[in-house]
Amino acid sequence: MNQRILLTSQFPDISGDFVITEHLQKLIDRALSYLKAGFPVHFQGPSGTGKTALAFYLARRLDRPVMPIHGDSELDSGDIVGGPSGYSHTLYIDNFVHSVLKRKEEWERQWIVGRLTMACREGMTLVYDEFTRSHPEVNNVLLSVLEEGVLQLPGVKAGEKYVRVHPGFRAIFTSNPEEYAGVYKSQDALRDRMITIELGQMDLETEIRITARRSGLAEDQATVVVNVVRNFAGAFPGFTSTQRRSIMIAKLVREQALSFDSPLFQEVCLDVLGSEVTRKNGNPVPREVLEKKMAAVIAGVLSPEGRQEDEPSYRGFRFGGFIK
Ligand SMILES: Nc1ncnc2c1ncn2[C@@H]1O[C@H](COP(=O)(O)OP(=O)(O)OP(=O)(O)O)[C@@H](O)[C@H]1O
Repeated sequence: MNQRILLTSQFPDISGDFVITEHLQKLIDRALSYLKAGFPVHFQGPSGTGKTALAFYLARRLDRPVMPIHGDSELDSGDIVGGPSGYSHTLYIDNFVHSVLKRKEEWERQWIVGRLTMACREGMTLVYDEFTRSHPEVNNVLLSVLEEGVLQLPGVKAGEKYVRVHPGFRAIFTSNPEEYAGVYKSQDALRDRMITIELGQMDLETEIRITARRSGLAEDQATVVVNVVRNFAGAFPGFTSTQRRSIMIAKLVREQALSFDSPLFQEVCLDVLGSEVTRKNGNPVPREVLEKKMAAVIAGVLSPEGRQEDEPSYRGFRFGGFIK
């Protein structure tokens, strides 16, 4: 069992960097109203759709200490609830009268308080990121927490069999779709106790603004990057771009002062996106095919008029503004 507790004040504060667009504001308002009414909220969606960032942003908005747990197949119930961790031993020897030796031994059971127990007891906001990466049986303990407001403790700690959940306790969950590798199917009973909000790919404006904020690129340059990523992804069935890859490319553009029409920009884009195309596609795609496609996509984004016939749909790029 390893303990890692971050209170709000210790958690990296990304609220200043957190981008809020009209689309996100509506989502935030809804989610906050559910949480304030006492319902757990669950964000489900593909990788890079901003679930974790949103969960922590909301947790901060609730203005209570935050308790993060990261789902993992190695996690056991001891990690989240706590449990016995051996004994402490005290030996008293009294030899005050030299001909009399008194000896007294005490054994006391040691107990580690798990993160969920601490959150329930102190009324913290639990952020359980990627909870379906933990074995479903580990998460069973949440059923009575979310329904009856009671956390059952394993074994008996100084006569304590359960913890009554503090009224300030709130829970936010995130998960990837169930078809993702390394993800377990969550039990219906648990899902039934939370409000699940599906997060799909972000809208163009949100993605551009996040890319700009996270990379430090100007928004018109971030627009080029996001459109290159989206249009390239659109050319290969089953491959969707992620926010994270746009940020990666944008950071490289900024740090290396890359020019969009340079061969290096094309190489960087291919390195960041190429292997994912092959992985998602199932079949290896030859590098020459990827290079040709990338060159055409970049040319199309930089100069929409020069776009070739077979180019994927031109999605909303315009210097100096957004097309939503
Ligand atoms: N609203 C936002 N403002 C600023 N940055 C954001 C915002 N949403 C997402 N990001 C950034 O986008 C990237 C991907 O977001 P995040 O890690 O939250 O996605 P995720 O859906 O949790 O992905 P995964 O399922 O892979 O964990 C991160 O760098 C994150 O900081």
